[in-house]
Amino acid sequence: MSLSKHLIAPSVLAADFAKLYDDIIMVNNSQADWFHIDIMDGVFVPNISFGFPVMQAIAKHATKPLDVHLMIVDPDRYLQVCKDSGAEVITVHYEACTHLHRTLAAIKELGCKAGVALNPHTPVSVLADIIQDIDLVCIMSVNPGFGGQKFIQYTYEKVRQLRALAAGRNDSLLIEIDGGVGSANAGALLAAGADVLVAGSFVFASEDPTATIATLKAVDPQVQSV
Ligand SMILES: O=C(CO)[C@H](O)[C@H](O)COP(=O)(O)O
Repeated sequence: MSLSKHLIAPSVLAADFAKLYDDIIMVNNSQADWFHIDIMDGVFVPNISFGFPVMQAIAKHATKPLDVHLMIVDPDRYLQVCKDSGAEVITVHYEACTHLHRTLAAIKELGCKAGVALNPHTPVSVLADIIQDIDLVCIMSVNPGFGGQKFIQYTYEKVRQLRALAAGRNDSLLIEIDGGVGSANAGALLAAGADVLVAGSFVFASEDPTATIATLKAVDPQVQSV
């Protein structure tokens, strides 16, 4: 039995949109903790996923929290609709926010958990003056925009650096990893200090997604699997 308290957030981006309802029910009935919802605008990232009407349809059937990753420019414009569409966690990109402190306060005022995502090229040190105001940091372990990409190895080091940065100032900070996550790197990510594992293609492209989620949930952080 795993002693880990980590969370698993299947990324709906990798679901079969033609049978989205079935995939939502699968996640509801699995050991997953959250739904990870990727909203893209074709500007901040070179892709467009789906928008708030689809998210509202997901929220109607989901029985677990929606963890929303806004890959959009000027996210302040969409915080209210994001909350109204069912978000419990709203994550904005550090690279997309001119006034990050103000944006995080606005998310919290809506009653949501406030997250910040960092692109692979952005060092965790940029969060030094604001770490106490963040509920979740999403470390992108691929360049955002597409599922199914190769995991960037330097992510382990960033997780360790972030845990050290938060120590004593935000010990309840959740560290989420997004991109290329699977059973080959999950144990080492948890050992480095990660709390939330987002997994898209590893879950939805597997033969038995429910069993794959259970496998990720059972990963032991002590096991260095890479
Ligand atoms: O944020 C994302 C893409 O920008 C996805 O959540 C992420 O890529 C997960 O997909 P996969 O597990 O297939 O890599």
